[in-house]
Amino acid sequence: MNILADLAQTIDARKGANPDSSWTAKLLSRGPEKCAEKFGEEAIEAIIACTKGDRDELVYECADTLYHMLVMLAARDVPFDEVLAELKRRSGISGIEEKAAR
Ligand SMILES: N=c1c2ncn([C@@H]3O[C@H](COP(=O)(O)OP(=O)(O)OP(=O)(O)O)[C@@H](O)[C@H]3O)c2ncn1[C@@H]1O[C@H](COP(=O)(O)O)[C@@H](O)[C@H]1O
Repeated sequence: MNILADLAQTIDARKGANPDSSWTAKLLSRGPEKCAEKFGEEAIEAIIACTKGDRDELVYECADTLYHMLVMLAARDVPFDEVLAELKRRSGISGIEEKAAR
C-alpha cells in the first residue's frame, strides 16, 4: 500500500509543475474531465486484458489504471487518504450484509 501512498504524494507534488517535463502535470493542466477520461480509458484496457485472459497485460493495465485514478483524485483535490479511510470504515462489514441493510 505504501507505493500507492508514495505515488499519491508524488502526484500532489506535480500540481503546478511544468507540463513539458511531467506527464502528471500535463494531465492535471488539462482539467478533471480529461483526467477522468484517461482513467476510464485505462480501466477499459484493463477490462479487455482480463477478458482476453492476458495476465501480463492485466498487471500492466491495472498499474496504469491505479496511477490514473490517483491523478483523477488529485484533479479534484480529494486526498487519497479519504479513499483509504472509506475502505477502512468498510472493513469487517460484509458486502452481502451491507446490501441487505440498505
Ligand atoms: N505511474 C506512472 C504512470 N503510469 C503511466 N504513466 C504515463 O501515462 C501515459 C499513458 O499514456 P497513454 O497510454 O494514454 O498513451 P498516450 O500516448 O497518452 O495515448 P493517447 O491516449 O494520447 O493516444 C504514458 O505516457 C505513461 O508514461 C505514468 N506516468 C507517471 N507515473 C508515475 O508518476 C511519477 C511522476 O511522473 P511525471 O509526472 O511524468 O514526472 C513517475 O515517477 C511514476 O511513478
